Amino acid sequence: MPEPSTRARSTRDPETGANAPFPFADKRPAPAGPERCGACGDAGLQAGDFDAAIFDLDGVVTRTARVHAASWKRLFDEYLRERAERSGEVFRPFDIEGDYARYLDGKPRYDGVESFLKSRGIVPERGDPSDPPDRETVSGLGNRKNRYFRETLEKEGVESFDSTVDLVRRLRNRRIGTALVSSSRNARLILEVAGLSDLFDVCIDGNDIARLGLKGKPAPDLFLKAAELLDVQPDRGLVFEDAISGVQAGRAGGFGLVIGIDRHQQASELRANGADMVVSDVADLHIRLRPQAACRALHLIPRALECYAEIESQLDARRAAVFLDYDGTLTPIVERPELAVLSQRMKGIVERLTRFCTVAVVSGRDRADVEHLVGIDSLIYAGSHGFDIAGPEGLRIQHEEGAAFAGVVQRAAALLQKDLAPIAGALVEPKRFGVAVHYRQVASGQVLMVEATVDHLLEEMPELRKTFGKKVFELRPRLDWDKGRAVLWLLRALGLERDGVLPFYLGDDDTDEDAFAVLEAKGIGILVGCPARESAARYVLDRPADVGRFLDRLATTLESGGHG
Ligand SMILES: O=P(O)(O)OC[C@H]1O[C@H](O[C@H]2O[C@H](CO)[C@@H](O)[C@H](O)[C@H]2O)[C@H](O)[C@@H](O)[C@@H]1O
Repeated sequence: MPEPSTRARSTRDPETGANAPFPFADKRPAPAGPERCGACGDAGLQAGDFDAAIFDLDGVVTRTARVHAASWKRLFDEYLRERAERSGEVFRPFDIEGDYARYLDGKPRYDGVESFLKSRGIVPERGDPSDPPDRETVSGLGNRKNRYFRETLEKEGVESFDSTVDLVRRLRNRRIGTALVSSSRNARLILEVAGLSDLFDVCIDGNDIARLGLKGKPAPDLFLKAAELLDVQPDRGLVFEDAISGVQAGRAGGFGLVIGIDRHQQASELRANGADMVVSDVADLHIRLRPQAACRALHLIPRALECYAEIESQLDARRAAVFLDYDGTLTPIVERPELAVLSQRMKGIVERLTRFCTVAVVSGRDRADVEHLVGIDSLIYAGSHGFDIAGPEGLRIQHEEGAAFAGVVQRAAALLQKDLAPIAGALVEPKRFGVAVHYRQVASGQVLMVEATVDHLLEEMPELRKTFGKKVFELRPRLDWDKGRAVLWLLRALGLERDGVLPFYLGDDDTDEDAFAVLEAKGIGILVGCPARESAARYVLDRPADVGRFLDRLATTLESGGHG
């Protein structure tokens, strides 16, 4: 199991340098946190808003920053101690937290040596890159650090950030150019040790800096060179950086969006030095990479009832598997969650359908809640956006890692209940794998207050992430899991992931888009309702009543053997 999500962007006005909204974020008032996408209502970036993504290596792709930091400490402590013994001055050790981030992180090796030693009032000769590691020149000291770095690398290997690697792969699948940019002369070695040699389209490293006479970060040269090699304009490029000098370089290069990855509790410094937005991990970004062709403007998507014959012909005697969202799909959206009761008519239709195919309800609600509301024993129920699945014949999974979040989810619900109590209409819905904070009944002037309360709590509980639904903020485990993944899991678990099966997914909300996307090539997504946005669904139905009509016709088709 696992995938993450969420967050957005702004870009700088080239004239003023001030933050201005990104093309798709301009329809909404800017909230306190990251902006939301004007097109889909979710927080995030979309493919189409940019043409390339450029990544720093250490601290963004691989966890080598700590290997670097430890090697610098070994070098400087050794060197400063020797000097102290020689001259009688007081030995002040290298401070990984402060010195590394301030003087070394992201900079070319020799520049880093110079920059840190200068902070201690030491100005050695620059020397020559061929200087041996015991020579007291900038180059000699830099070479000694490199020896320590390589020793550790060989001994301990390299860990990578799965969230970043996953994003790069997804970007490349969508033919978005990717580049790695690093001041390190060891970048290619690090990629090799990490098994990521082929991950990027373009790689610029410390050797290229020397070979091409580029300036290192904070100058923008490396990023600009990468954009040139990828053949994109900088303002169509994203930059991912964890170092102050790196975000400075991204900003100086005029890149469309500089994303600061905060690995050292320095979010405000990253922002102050050029990051348009700061996240603690790439997993916090929601970058929608659905195929452009599949993500169509709603008015272009045909109505499922009008095109029923076409859908029936796709079924072509195959088995169907039907996945149904609950709120807004099987029942209309109403003022309060407990009022969303399934009509007897809809219940009868769904019950009839279960006689001819597998039917699952995939809901954001707690599984027990949605099971109770639907009340059909022969169904499969996936609750909490797919974290909790159960069905007939002992089918049962609880997302293993998700289950570990039960405590934090409970604490979040309790705190939110307390903190939101003074806001009239705010409603907290605790679930086993998440918390929904409803603001449907909150006065419009107070909605921001509700969101600020949620955001404040999230700062203390980074294990949770915020997603958006219909007048609801949801806190969910920060894990790589959603309705799309749950549907794929179910198809596999039920032996339905094969040519002879046509899966249908009907849903009304943004969380259902994940399921439409995974079924893009192998099934039929049907969006219910017409919010003003794009969708990866293949058909639309206007309202839950049409869902009933559609499912009824489908049951009739299946009853007659698949051809109607
Ligand atoms: O995935 P779903 O089955 O569609 O569940 C999504 C959320 O639905 C519920 O909230 C929504 O419906 C309520 C009743 O119509 C409405 O009052 C609320 O404004 C909507 O956001 C449910 O309460 C949530 O837990 C689900 O995550």
